[in-house]
Amino acid sequence: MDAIETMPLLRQRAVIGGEWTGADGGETIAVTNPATGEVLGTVPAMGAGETQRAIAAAEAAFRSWRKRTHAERAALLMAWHDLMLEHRAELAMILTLEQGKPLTEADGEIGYGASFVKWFAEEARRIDGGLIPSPTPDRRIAVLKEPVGVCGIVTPWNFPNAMITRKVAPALAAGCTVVVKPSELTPFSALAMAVLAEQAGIPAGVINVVTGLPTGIGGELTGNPAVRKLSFTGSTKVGSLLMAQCAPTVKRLSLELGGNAPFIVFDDADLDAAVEGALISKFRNGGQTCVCANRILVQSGIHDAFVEKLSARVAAMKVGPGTQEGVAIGPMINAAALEKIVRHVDDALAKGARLANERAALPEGPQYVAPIVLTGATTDMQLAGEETFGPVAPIFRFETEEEALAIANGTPFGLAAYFYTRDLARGFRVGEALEFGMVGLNTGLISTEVAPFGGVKQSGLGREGSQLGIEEYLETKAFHIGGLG
Ligand SMILES: NC(=O)C1=CN([C@@H]2O[C@H](COP(=O)(O)OP(=O)(O)OC[C@H]3O[C@@H](n4cnc5c(N)ncnc54)[C@H](O)[C@@H]3O)[C@@H](O)[C@H]2O)C=CC1
Ligand SMILES: O=C(O)[C@H](O)CS(=O)(=O)O
Repeated sequence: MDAIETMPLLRQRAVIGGEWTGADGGETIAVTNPATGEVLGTVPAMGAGETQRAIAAAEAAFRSWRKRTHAERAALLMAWHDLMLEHRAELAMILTLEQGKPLTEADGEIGYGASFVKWFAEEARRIDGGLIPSPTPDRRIAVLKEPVGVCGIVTPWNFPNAMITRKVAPALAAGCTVVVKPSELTPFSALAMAVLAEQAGIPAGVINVVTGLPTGIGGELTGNPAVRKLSFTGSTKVGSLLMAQCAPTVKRLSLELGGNAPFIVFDDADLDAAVEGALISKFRNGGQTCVCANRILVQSGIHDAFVEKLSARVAAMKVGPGTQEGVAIGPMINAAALEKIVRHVDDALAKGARLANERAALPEGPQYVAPIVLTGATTDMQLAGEETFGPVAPIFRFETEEEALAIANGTPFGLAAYFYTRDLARGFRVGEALEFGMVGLNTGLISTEVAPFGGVKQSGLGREGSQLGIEEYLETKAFHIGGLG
């Protein structure tokens, strides 16, 4: 049964200082099911005033939360992790209903999201500084690692669970408190996580979630001096806007922004492995991930065999609601996303690209699109310069390694890149030459909590996950103790 209102973790109110509350004026915004267009429920349409109160609540909670021992914070994070897994099925259903991805992928995202909570519960106990040998006998110099303070967290709709935990878990582990603004398209996942945090015993005010249209909330999160850090995941356009809004109060920044991933297949690649890698990298979440292969570059010797195999697999993909068994491609998140995908495909076809597979039959519903492979893609097409964020696999044919690298690096983005070759020397040469924050050699999947996630150039600042992720929420203090002569 899809009825979200029957789910115990569903909340149609935001949470500030432990109080579940509506907007001051009572206004709400509707949250729709992308598979049907029906309204699932509503959340408060909050703005600057409510956000100000949430920041104040986070500030008040910070004073005691930072004094908890690392072990206490680790234990509370593990309790949160355990509750996530206990409620995995419900969290996954809420996610699929509001975001659209197939339930199997939503279940995978809950496990992925929980892995960040466990990882940073463990990292919490390894936050330490050091003692530097003093240049003079009368002093000692200690290096202290301290929490940044109140953090503003702004997250996108495409991974409404994991993008919350990838930020909130390291923040809490470091001793920070947070004000979270989830995407207005997918707020229920964040609110459900706040319910579980409360049940885990995480004190009121440590995690605050405000919902509503972005500019009012964002203006307060970026302008209020009590917020010492902003962590954002979303488009480069919005990320650079928020960066500018944070400048007057010199906030710490973590930005996970847009991508334009190349996926390069050399003649000597393992053909079946390359096809599998392209399928997972391109079509995960219907192509709506920032690390999706956006341009597939195939060397001429393997081109036709690769296109034939990939097209056959794509033509067999089932399109439908994420709650339906066997669905590979769910609905796109909204009409704007669909419009961009159609615009990219129409532009490519007008410029000489050709459809390489039969389009799948589409079910009833407002935002479905058939997954397709396009051959004859060229760099003058819109889909070469912008991430399509949809199930469209454009194939660019190339002759030489130099040509492939020039195309791959020919973008202002630098998030993820992938390539397939069995030549070890080429593996190192190309891996080191690609200008991206994350590179996959003979794999299309690079998302794990143990590895640093992030981009270079206009794909962002900082790293999430791994041992680096917690540093984003820590300050380093040099503590000089004199008079010891
Ligand atoms: N690098 C990464 O890890 C990721 C990057 N992205 C990128 O984000 C885009 C798709 O995600 P979207 O949610 O559509 O991105 P978006 O940038 O439109 O929205 C992301 C978040 O920012 C908020 N927002 C929008 N305007 C704002 C403003 N003026 N002030 C404060 N908050 C504001 C939205 O409400 C949402 O919560 C794609 O470009 C994708 O590549 C998305 C997910 C992950
Ligand atoms: O929001 C995204 O696109 C995620 O960062 C993708 S991933 O972490 O699942 O790779």
